[in-house]
Amino acid sequence: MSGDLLRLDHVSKTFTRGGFFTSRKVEAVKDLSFAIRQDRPEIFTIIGESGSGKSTTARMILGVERPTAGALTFNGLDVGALRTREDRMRFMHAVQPIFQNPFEAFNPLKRLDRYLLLTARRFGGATDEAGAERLADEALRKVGLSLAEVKGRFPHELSGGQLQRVAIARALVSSPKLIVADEPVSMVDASLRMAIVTLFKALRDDLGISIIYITHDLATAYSISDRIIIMQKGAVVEAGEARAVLAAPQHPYSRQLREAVLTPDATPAFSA
Ligand SMILES: Nc1ncnc2c1ncn2[C@@H]1O[C@H](COP(=O)(O)OP(=O)(O)OP(=O)(O)O)[C@@H](O)[C@H]1O
Repeated sequence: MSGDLLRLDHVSKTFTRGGFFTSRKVEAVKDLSFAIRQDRPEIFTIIGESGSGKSTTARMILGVERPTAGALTFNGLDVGALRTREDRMRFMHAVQPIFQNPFEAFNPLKRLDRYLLLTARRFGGATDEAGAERLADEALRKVGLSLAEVKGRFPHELSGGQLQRVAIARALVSSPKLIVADEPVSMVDASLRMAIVTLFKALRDDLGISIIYITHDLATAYSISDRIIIMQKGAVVEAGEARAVLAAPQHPYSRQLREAVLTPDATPAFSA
């Protein structure tokens, strides 16, 4: 349907593992369908245990893996078959990844401002150094930093939370429509997690960016998600408005997940 920013129609991904005689099929994602509308930016959360297919879904949305069945489109274009250089460039501008470990997202020997300035030139449309600096500074200010604070600094000089914010700023330089964030707070100190999660909300509300948020963390999911799907063994076992799903889970697996985040005094970590 036109009007969808991202659309997955019965998407499946099967991997074949092992040798010629011992090969075994792994159904990483089975028959997954959902859509995010262009005119309704949202935080769409995918929760599931390890191996449930979350990262495979993220990689298919980013165009790194191709579905073995079904259709995956971004703005109506088949993500697995972007034909022209122009389509590929447009896609790379519009869809940005944020990874789990910000220290792996940057070369430890490279100064952070170089990344932002390069991205501003390559993807942000800056034509000279002054323009690149302006764009980089604007992006850093959106995440609560500035170019002056980052200039000349190496990744290890920042905390995990600060570095993740720099990674988000780098993604923002190309004015994306969709951010795919795979466990973006799991390596971040618990005290800084909420700041990153709150930042995602601001990106949605102030910049109209939709976010696919992949997490194990029900507490952050509860506080930011608009919609949520819960995956188990490649399949969706529960889907809907986040508050409804998390407040009153129907599937035994989602109930189990909720039990797992009950605080020691048996009060849910979230309440309806
Ligand atoms: N390139 C691959 N080749 C073979 N099997 C794969 C490949 N990528 C993923 N798988 C398998 O697909 C299944 C889903 O993996 P995936 O990484 O998507 O799960 P996940 O929910 O993201 O897990 P985690 O939370 O541990 O990252 C797993 O059984 C995994 O071993």
